[in-house]
Amino acid sequence: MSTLLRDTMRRELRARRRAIPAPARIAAAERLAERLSSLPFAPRSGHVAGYWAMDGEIALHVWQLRLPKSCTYCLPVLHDDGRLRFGPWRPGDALVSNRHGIPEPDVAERALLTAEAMQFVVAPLVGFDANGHRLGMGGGWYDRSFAFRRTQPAPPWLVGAAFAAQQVESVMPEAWDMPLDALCSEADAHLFDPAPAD
Ligand SMILES: Nc1nc2c(c(=O)[nH]1)N(C=O)[C@@H](CNc1ccc(C(=O)N[C@@H](CCC(=O)O)C(=O)O)cc1)CN2
Ligand SMILES: Nc1ncnc2c1ncn2[C@@H]1O[C@H](COP(=O)(O)OP(=O)(O)OP(=O)(O)O)[C@@H](O)[C@H]1O
Repeated sequence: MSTLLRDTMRRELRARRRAIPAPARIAAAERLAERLSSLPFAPRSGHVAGYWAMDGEIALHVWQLRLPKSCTYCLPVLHDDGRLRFGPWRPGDALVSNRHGIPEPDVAERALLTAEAMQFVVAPLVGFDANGHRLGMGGGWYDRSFAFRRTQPAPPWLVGAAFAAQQVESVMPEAWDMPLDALCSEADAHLFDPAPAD
């Protein structure tokens, strides 16, 4: 029903995200890293998912470089079954472009991890609201991959990352939207209650 409105909101928010000037972006990546590392459930070990920032998304490189040594940083990989996999990636490791031109780790299928195997996931987003709802790129990738978190407690902890400018009054949430445990921007960290189990 609200598909048209959500698409209009996506266009407007993506333009807003891209318009943020470089010096503000650099400072924001630093602030974001501090907020992510200060979360009560910040990872101390295990597999941790980030993303390869594109289209003006807030960058995760500062956070990635400061992760505890016992964490394995991973990037999302599109899989034929419609759910994300996660591939370990360190600076210098080989990458390949996916169908949207986003770099993914160039690793064998058997090296990929499922959503369930992650300890902590930072999800990219186009927009968010004060109730912890997330508007993504529209592919439903994160929603499908982490649907199990509606009936299952963390881990994985699900944390949205965004510029504060990406906050809207309401993203007009849909029943399938992934529940966020927290939202970090350069300005704030918001913690949300777990989604009620059905
Ligand atoms: N950095 C990053 N990685 C990510 C996501 C994301 O939002 N950000 N995703 C979150 O789910 C997944 C990819 N999902 C995507 C869904 C739609 C489009 C898209 O519509 N892109 C173009 C069209 C160009 C094309 O598809 O070739 C666009 O900009 O309009 C891109 C990525 C996994 N990796
Ligand atoms: N748990 C699910 N099971 C089946 N289909 C789903 C599920 N979650 C989302 N979808 C499908 O994905 C489509 C896109 O959803 P939506 O517009 O909310 O994506 P998004 O959250 O913006 O994207 P992304 O998660 O990739 O960033 C929906 O139209 C819906 O049909």
